Order: sequence, then structure tokens, then C-alpha cells
Amino acid sequence: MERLIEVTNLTKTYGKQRGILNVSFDITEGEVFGFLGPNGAGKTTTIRTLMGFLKPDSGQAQIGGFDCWKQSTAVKRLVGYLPGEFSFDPALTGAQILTYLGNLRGGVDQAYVRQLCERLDLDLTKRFRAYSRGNKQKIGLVQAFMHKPRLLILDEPTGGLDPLNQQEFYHMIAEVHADGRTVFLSSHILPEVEHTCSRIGIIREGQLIQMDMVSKLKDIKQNDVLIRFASPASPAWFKDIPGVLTVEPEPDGTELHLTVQGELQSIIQVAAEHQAIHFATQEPNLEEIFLRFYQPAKQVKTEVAANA
Ligand SMILES: Nc1ncnc2c1ncn2[C@@H]1O[C@H](COP(=O)(O)OP(=O)(O)OP(=O)(O)O)[C@@H](O)[C@H]1O
Repeated sequence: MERLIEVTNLTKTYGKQRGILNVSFDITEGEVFGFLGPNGAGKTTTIRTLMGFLKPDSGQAQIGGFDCWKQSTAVKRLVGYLPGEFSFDPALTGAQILTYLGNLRGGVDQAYVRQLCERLDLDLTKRFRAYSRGNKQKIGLVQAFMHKPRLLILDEPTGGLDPLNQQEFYHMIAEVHADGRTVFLSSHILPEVEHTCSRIGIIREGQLIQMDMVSKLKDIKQNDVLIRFASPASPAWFKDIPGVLTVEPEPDGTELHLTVQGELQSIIQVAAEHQAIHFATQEPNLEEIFLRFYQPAKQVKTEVAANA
């Protein structure tokens, strides 16, 4: 398969402020790639460099064989782009904005534009200034998709969308994928990336720290588990179960707070043996996963031991 995006040792700083450092990755034509990272990690900087809005300090980015900085017009022809915050002339209506941008693209399939707007439940008669954040985002999405680009670059695409529209967006991505087109989307929401992408790159503090298939995400995914018992509970019941990383008793002694990697079956079984009366799990957000994933293993073991 052909490589559509090729990024090599890309570095961009803002004066003394870190942006991205030595970022390298390739995206194959037809992939749906998720670029994950907490706030300030460098996702937008990478995307703006790919779009030719920022000149890299060093390194190179190419899309479809074109240099993203030197040949940015050719790059933009290949791409449908949703910026992190889509904004436009506030006096124009949604319809006027889409007509204007469609004309810049040399004309687009109006039936497809109407279909996208209906699917996202977007009213095109309002002026941009009167749109809510979610509706602004929908205009941004429609203009990115409407010319059926070979590559979609989407910066935090579901920000402000309600759950129904998020689902519709996931379907739109699946269709683009079925069409053999390519998607590069940034997100800080783990379930969203799991839902839409086949491969992910994780960026943290400006550096790409992991590239993997989404199926490998389970290796870093941990659950918070809170178990309440009818009488005082002992951390020792759980501490040796494979996958249990920490066990902390809550102050009143009848609740235990566990962090668990992998399956919960054994935990549920042991909880039942000790007459648990309440069992709640919560998937942590990406920042929490980062904090735990990069906590040295020694420290985790000590935590379990101290609580035993
Ligand atoms: N115009 C700028 N001037 C100075 N520093 C900047 C500028 N834009 C970004 N940065 C810095 O570059 C780093 C990366 O920011 P970037 O916006 O790329 O992160 P991000 O992963 O997109 O974050 P978010 O999810 O919050 O949008 C941050 O430390 C940020 O403060």
C-alpha cells in the first residue's frame, strides 16, 4: 500500500516554547489513523504543519509526495481539513459559507452536501454568529467532507457534538474508510479513537511515544473499580490477582478502590465470595491513563504492598 503521509523528524518550536520534537510517522493510503494526546501535547501543531500553516524548524512532512510547506497548495487540494476551532465570517449564513467554500473547490456535489447536512441535522439558514459551538462544528465537518477528499485531516472532530451527531460522524468516517480514502484525526478521547480508528499514535509533551494498532490499546487501558462490602474489607483479598495494580481501602473500611488492567472476571468472583453489595467500574480518561502508564512499575508495587 502507498504511503500517503510521511513525516520525518519534524520539529516545531514557538520561541522557547515546546511545540513538537522529532516527530516521525507514516500513514498508509486508506487508513483511519487516530492521533491521541492530552491537551498541549502537540496534536494541533503537527496538524497545522501538515497543512502548511506552520513552517517546521527542522524535519519534513509530505502528503501524496508533496512537501507540506513548499507545496502546500498541492497538499490542500488533496485534503479536507477541519481546524480545532472552525470559524468564519459571522455575517454569512451556513448555506452561504458552504456555497463559497464549494466554489473555491471548483464546485461540489450539491446532493451530497444536502445529505451531509440532513444527517447532521444542520440548519443552514442561520448566520454563523448565531450558531452554537456544535453547529459551527457541523459546518466545519460538512465543508471538510463535501468534496470527497482523498485525505481528511480532522482536529478534534467531535468537540461540541451531541451523542447522536457523534454516532453519525462515526458512520461518516466508516463510509470514507469503505471508499478507500484516508483519515487522520486528532482526539483526546480514547473511546472515540477506539470506535473510529484502526491505528493510533500517542503524542505526549511534543514527542510521539507510541504507534500501534488500536487492538493494542487494551494493553494500556485500566479500569477503576470500587467495591463496597457489608462489613470491613481487606486489600489482601485482591492484591495477588493478576492485573490488579493497586488496592486502596476507602476510609470507612467497607470499600476498596482497585485499579485493574485487563479482564475483571476474577475480581468479580472474589468480590462475590466476600459478599460485595456494590460494584462500580469506571474507565479513566486519557490523561489518567498517561499518568498511570508512565508511573514506574516499582512505585505501583510499593503502593499495593503498603495497602496490604
Ligand atoms: N501560537 C503558539 N505560541 C506559543 N506556544 C504555542 C502556540 N501554539 C501552541 N503552543 C504550545 O505548543 C504546545 C503544543 O500545543 P498544541 O496546541 O499543538 O497541543 P494540542 O495537543 O493540540 O493540545 P489541545 O488538545 O489542547 O488542543 C503547547 O505547549 C502549547 O502551549
